[in-house]
Amino acid sequence: MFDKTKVDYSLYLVTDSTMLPPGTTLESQVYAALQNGVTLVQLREKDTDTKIFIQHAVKVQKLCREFKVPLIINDRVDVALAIDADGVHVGQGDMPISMVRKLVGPDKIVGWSVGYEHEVQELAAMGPQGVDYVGLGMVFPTNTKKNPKKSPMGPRGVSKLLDTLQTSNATWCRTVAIGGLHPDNIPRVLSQMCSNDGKRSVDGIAVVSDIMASSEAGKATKRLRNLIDSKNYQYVDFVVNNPESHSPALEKEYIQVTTLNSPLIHHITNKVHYNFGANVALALGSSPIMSEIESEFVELSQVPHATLLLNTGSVAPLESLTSAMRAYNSAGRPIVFDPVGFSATSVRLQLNSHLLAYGQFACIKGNAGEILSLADLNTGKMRGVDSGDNGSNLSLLVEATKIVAFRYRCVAVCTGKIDVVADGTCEGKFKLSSGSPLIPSQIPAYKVECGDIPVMGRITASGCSLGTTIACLVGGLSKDQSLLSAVLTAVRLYKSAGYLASSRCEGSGSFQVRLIDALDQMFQGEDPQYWKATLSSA
Ligand SMILES: Nc1ncnc2c1ncn2[C@@H]1O[C@H](COP(=O)(O)OP(=O)(O)OP(=O)(O)O)[C@@H](O)[C@H]1O
Ligand SMILES: Cc1ncsc1CCO
Ligand SMILES: [Mg+2]
Repeated sequence: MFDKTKVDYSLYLVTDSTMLPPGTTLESQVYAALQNGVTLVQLREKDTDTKIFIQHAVKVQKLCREFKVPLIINDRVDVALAIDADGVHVGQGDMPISMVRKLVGPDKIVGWSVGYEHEVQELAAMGPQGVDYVGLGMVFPTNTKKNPKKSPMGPRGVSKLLDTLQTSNATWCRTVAIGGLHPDNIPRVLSQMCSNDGKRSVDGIAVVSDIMASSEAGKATKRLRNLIDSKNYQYVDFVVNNPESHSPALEKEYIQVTTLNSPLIHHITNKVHYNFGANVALALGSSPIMSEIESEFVELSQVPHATLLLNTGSVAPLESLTSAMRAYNSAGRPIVFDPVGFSATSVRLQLNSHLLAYGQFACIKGNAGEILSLADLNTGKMRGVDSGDNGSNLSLLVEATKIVAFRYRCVAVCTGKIDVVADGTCEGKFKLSSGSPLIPSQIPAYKVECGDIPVMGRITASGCSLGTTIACLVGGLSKDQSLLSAVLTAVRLYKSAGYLASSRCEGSGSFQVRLIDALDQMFQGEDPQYWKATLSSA
């Protein structure tokens, strides 16, 4: 008798024989998957006659027993009972959990598909005698479900459900994420799906097509297995974030590296920022290219040191933004995201949320209003694209910046009189089930300041150009260098240049020109130890 509390959910295969490639059978695919590290199998064969279904179930069960992997039957409680399977999985429209449990008894695994918080609360109320595990989803759109009743929730939606499980103390209930999960998105979604307290992540992922539709199901499984086992769910190479090692000497080195590598800074940005951003990139030894030509995105992303600045200020079509994001994510090249006016209107909220669900960013930069909204801490509705009242208390902004950094596993920057930087990458460390080694409040955060420079907030696109500055420093990085230090260097450089420019300008018009002069001058020669802005722990 197997112990259902010890089941390994890490790689869960759900079958679908409608997608088998030529020359394979349901059984041959399951066998290849079992040989290469699948830990749980669910027989899900919709529209199959009972007799055929049972024939498959018996064969698959034999294979699973050989590998000591539990077999779960989808929907058909009768079939599960008839063949003495290890468990059943039901959806919201299937037999109620209490009846399923009554039929299968206490020792079998009962799984439930869950998509909404109230469903999680319902299972929490049933207690450990109800549901053993949940399938959370769907994460992304898939072709597997003909008429999906739910819309994709993205990693953020899964995180909310994990959070509800955590806050309702459903500790016994295990979780797998399901829907559109493939090798190119698994590492990042695994690291992003986490409860708010950082302590609960999914126990595994469920896949259908990546194995069932593969002409090399064994290899496909092995690939998934390796991704899950790597325990380092980071997508960019440079993540060695050692805050202690940050110093003016390192800033100097990073400037040299940027000069040497002259990164291509691909801007997809608002029209107000176009010229300003291009000139800032040039002042910082980088090559700007402003492009919304979708067909060249992949090529651009493959240029050495290419970096994408994705600014949603005045907006290119969503498809275009998404394909740029996909290109840079696939190439493993960094994206700096500036969600301008994040939730100022419902259109912006939808667009920015979509990008956050489908991409992974090295850095997310926003003003106080944007960062507070991203962290769900904004009380008042945002006004336009500017930062609004930034006099709000620093501790709230630090908290919000940490939440954004943690939630999206990036370095987050909140701008204003004092800039706040938080590193939520946790060096790529993340564990299935137990989440991150750090809880959000413990992640490192810093502040960069240089007194009050009101004119910085009085020219348009000054925040956008900080985005450009960050992209230049991040783009210059080589493997094994620190993302956090690159961002800190950029923020301190920009603030110091603002200070210098404000002492030289005659008003906000000449300030912009003076700011580019100052960036140019400081980047070319001035030793960072003389930069005026201070960096300290927040
Ligand atoms: N009062 C201030 N004192 C010092 N620096 C400031 C002040 N206000 C803004 N800044 C700096 O100006 C830049 C823009 O910050 P802000 O918060 O205004 O961004 P933003 O609203 O996104 O700008 P935009 O949308 O116009 O590009 C940042 O580098 C920030 O550090
Ligand atoms: C003014 C303005 N409108 C959309 S984007 C932008 C630049 C500052 O974000
Ligand atoms: Mg802005």
